[in-house]
Amino acid sequence: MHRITSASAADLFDIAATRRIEQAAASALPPHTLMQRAGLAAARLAMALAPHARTIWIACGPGNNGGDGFEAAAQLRHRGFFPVVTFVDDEGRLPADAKASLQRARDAGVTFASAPPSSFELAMDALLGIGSTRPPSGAMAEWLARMHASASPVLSIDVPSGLDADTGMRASNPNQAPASVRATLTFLTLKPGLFTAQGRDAAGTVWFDDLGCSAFAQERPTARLAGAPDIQPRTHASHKGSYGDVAVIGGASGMAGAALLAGSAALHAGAGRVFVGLLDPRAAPVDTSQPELMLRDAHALDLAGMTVVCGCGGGDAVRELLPRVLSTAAALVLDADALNAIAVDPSLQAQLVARGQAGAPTVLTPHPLEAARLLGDTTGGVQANRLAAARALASRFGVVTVLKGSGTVIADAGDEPPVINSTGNARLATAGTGDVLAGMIGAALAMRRPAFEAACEAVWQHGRIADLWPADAAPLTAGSLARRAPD
Ligand SMILES: NC(=O)C1=CN([C@@H]2O[C@H](COP(=O)(O)OP(=O)(O)OC[C@H]3O[C@@H](n4cnc5c(N)ncnc54)[C@H](OP(=O)(O)O)[C@@H]3O)[C@@H](O)[C@H]2O)[C@@H](O)CC1
Ligand SMILES: Nc1ncnc2c1ncn2[C@@H]1O[C@H](COP(=O)(O)OP(=O)(O)O)[C@@H](O)[C@H]1O
Ligand SMILES: [K+]
Repeated sequence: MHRITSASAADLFDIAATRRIEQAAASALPPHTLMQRAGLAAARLAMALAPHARTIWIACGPGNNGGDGFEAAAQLRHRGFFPVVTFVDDEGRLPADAKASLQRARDAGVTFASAPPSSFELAMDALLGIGSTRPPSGAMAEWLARMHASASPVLSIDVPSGLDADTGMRASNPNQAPASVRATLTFLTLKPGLFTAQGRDAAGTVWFDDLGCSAFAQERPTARLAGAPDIQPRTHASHKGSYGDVAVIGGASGMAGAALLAGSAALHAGAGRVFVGLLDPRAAPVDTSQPELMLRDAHALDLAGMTVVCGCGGGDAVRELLPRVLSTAAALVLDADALNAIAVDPSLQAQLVARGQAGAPTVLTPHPLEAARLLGDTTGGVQANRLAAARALASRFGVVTVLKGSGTVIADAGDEPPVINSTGNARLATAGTGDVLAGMIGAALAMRRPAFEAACEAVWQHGRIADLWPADAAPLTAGSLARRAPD
């Protein structure tokens, strides 16, 4: 068993693949082995999370997830703890494995109750796992509300009940703020839904136990956690030309800040030279707080050989430059208003596809609404399956797509499984942080990193800065994020 951190690189498997792995493992092992291993692991983690617990409430559901809970209860009782089990259903419907574990819990002297204990030091959610088919209701919903409203830690078994393990969509209480420490111990495989959409809030800290079955995980991963990128050392005999030129195009009237933020981010991410081509004709000729940035009129910038970051604060004005940007930029990041312009213009879409076909490195960085416009979908439709939406955009245009939000998804047009980013937090929910990300990806492209790696590395670093933000520092702003340090 080990804890998954933002540094962890790991394969993720959807429910269908997990079921196949479970079947292969179960058929090679003596009956009941997997559930006994799962229950023992759950009991061990429960003891580590609440070593002095007097009462551990274990809520068990009607399937094998409930079976894991019964097994954990038996193991805890054998170790001198006092688990109280509530069970939602009639015993007759339990699958055979779960029934055997229920008997083991009874034989161990576990207390069964019809209602949750009035106080508990740890709650274990063993109601629903990967077999969840509909929103929890009745006693199940009441018990989930009860455990999540309590100040005691909640340990979810395999998957937080009601969370779709494939998509990270939660059936109910999607915006419920956690009242307590949350952890999830997941078995056999890591599931993508634990790491994106509502999954990160629902799961809390993720722990993984392969139940000794990693040899059976012979499946193509659905997605991956990329882990910490390697630091690329700089050779002594290098110069600014070695690290490439970035040209940011954006900053229409009243929105110069967005382009300046992207430029600042590219600079602080290590680009050799950064030009900012502003679309506002009345823009100042220099930003005295960032004199390293070379400000130009966007229309006058020579883009040949440049890595272009286009769209930050671009307004409608960016549209007329897009044909030239799409045909000339050596490498390209398309953000914000550039994406909005492309979404409504089939000729720009054709140019984008042509770039992809020509193998010109191109990265789209939509937030869910921008992705929805490009896909002709709704934001809800995009969020309902973020992996699928990112893959669809990548393959439609033949580009790398970065679908932003909690658990940013990075997808390539090829066969590579998408990456779910594991850094970042809601400190980033402030205006301009997306412009900063676009600039950071631009810098990585300018340094000749392949587009998919450039996007994964920059997204990871962007979130990492937010994760390391000192709790006692001023709130993160996009400007300080770009500079990588609090003011
Ligand atoms: N087999 C093993 O040895 C191992 C198994 N493992 C464990 O098994 C878990 C998967 O078990 P599972 O397939 O039985 O699914 P599970 O999530 O328990 O639920 C299915 C039941 O819930 C019901 N149900 C669904 N939604 C509902 C709702 N809203 N409200 C009420 N009921 C609802 C559904 O009923 P139905 O939809 O058919 O009416 C069905 O009865 C997995 O996540 C892991 O924890 C691992 O430890 C490895 C070893
Ligand atoms: N709650 C959150 N958790 C993790 N990352 C977040 C969260 N909210 C925002 N972000 C990140 O912050 C950035 C916001 O980008 P975007 O929505 O384009 O903002 P803006 O247009 O203001 O720059 C994205 O990288 C996104 O992934
Ligand atoms: K569960």
